[in-house]
Amino acid sequence: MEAKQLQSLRAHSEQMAGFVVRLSNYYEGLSTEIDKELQGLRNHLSGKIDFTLATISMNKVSQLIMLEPHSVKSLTQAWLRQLDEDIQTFQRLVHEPTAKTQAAKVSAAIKKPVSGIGAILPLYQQVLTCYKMDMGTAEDAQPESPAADASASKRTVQLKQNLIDELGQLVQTYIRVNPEDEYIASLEQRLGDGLTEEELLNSCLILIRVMVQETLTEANTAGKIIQRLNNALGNMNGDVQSSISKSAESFEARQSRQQELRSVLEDMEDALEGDHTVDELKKQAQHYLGQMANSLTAGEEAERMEQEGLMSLLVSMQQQLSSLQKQTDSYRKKLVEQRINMYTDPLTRVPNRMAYNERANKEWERCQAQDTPLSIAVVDVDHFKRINDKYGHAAGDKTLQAIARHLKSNLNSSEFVARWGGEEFIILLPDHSSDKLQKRLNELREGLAKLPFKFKQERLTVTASIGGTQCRHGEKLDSAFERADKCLYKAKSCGRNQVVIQDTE
Ligand SMILES: Nc1nc2c(ncn2[C@@H]2O[C@H](COP(=O)(O)OP(=O)(O)OP(=O)(O)O)[C@@H](O)[C@H]2O)c(=O)[nH]1
Repeated sequence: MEAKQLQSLRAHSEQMAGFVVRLSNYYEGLSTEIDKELQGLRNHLSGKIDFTLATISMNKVSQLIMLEPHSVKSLTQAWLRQLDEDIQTFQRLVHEPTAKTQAAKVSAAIKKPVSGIGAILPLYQQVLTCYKMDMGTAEDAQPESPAADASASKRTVQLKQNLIDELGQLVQTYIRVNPEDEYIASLEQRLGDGLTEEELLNSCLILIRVMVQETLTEANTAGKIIQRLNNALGNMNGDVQSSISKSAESFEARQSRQQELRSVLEDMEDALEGDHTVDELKKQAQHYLGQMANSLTAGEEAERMEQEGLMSLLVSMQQQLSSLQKQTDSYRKKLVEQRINMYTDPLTRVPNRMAYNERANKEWERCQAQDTPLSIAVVDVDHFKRINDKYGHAAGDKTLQAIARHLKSNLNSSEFVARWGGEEFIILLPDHSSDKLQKRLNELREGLAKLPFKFKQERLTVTASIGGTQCRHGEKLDSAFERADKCLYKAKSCGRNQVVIQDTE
């Protein structure tokens, strides 16, 4: 072969080898068999070229490519179809306006013709961004309006936190009622560790099932008590009815005995009027007196039996009444206990959020009617997580209990404290001017900072930050709460262990 031909052949085989390298890079990952064969082909075409083996490899690659069910085109179309389905499902499920607009845009983009497989990836990213926006985790989402997205995301995170807090309170309540229930105990543990949306949803569902079960059991118990009450009343009614008819019978028997006595006396009178000897009179008198004595004895016996019947009726009624009283007493106690538990935070034994909601609504209505202001304060323990992390969850629990005790015992009768959730407490205070409110909340804060804590032989000062405000006339309580919460945030960011209040004006 001439040198020129040889050079041209080498140039062609190098070009082909380069082409095979690019082709295998492009196809890499589609099928392991094709990858392997392309690797072999590359080897045969590099270094000392072996055309015989290269030809065999090329035939194999070509066969494998023919057998491969996925062409790049069919894969692209399948992915596009899947993406389209995903975004449509998302559009059906989501209600948040920003996420909806974004989803509509992505849906339109998917429907446009796609130039190649590389164009799919950005579409995937856009769909993912939509999902993230809705889940409130759009750290790298780039929606049209970042401000709207940030607020939607904040709302979702807040909603999730509220759900976790509420769930935590319910779990605590059910742990008290069902200390044996392992699932509820494990749920408490997992709540502390943090839950994903799916776990949160599942936990809510399971707890709802537990609650429905409890309610049914309760309804069943109440039904049984009412049934027993009804039966006992039915029995008593029967007893009273039979006693009334027995009384009527005895009345008739008494009447007939009196009639009998009267007729004996009349017979006696008749007998005395006749012409009789003393012996005859004596005999007749004995006869009539005997009749009277019999009648009186029968009367006494009937009255005794009547008395006994009445007594045993009264005793049985008394027994039924006292057994009923016992049953209803224990049920009433149980109901009272349940009601207390329902409104009490199980860990700190101060009122819970449900109790707060009821009390706050009542106070708010009263203040609106009397046109007197109402103040609201949110107390949040500072760096509470550090206590948990350093001394353990049990130490954290004890801290919360001591703080709750302190707040409860230092409030006066017109003030009200409840555990809002986590390490947060909420206080309702009656009419206070701004200065007075600040002074009062500072007293509570200073008192808290003086509480002597000792964990693992270490003395510890625990402080709290407080945000407070007055509820404006006509304003909804929630708005006042949000303002107090903002003040709390300010107190935290200004260094903690302080009170920040916001005037009504
Ligand atoms: N031991 C215990 N910890 C709880 C309870 N409820 C919530 N926590 C914990 O309270 C901690 C609150 O932490 P953060 O919200 O970061 O607040 P923080 O550490 O107090 O920090 P600042 O509020 O910023 O001062 C979390 O670690 C929760 O797990 C509870 O009932 N018991």
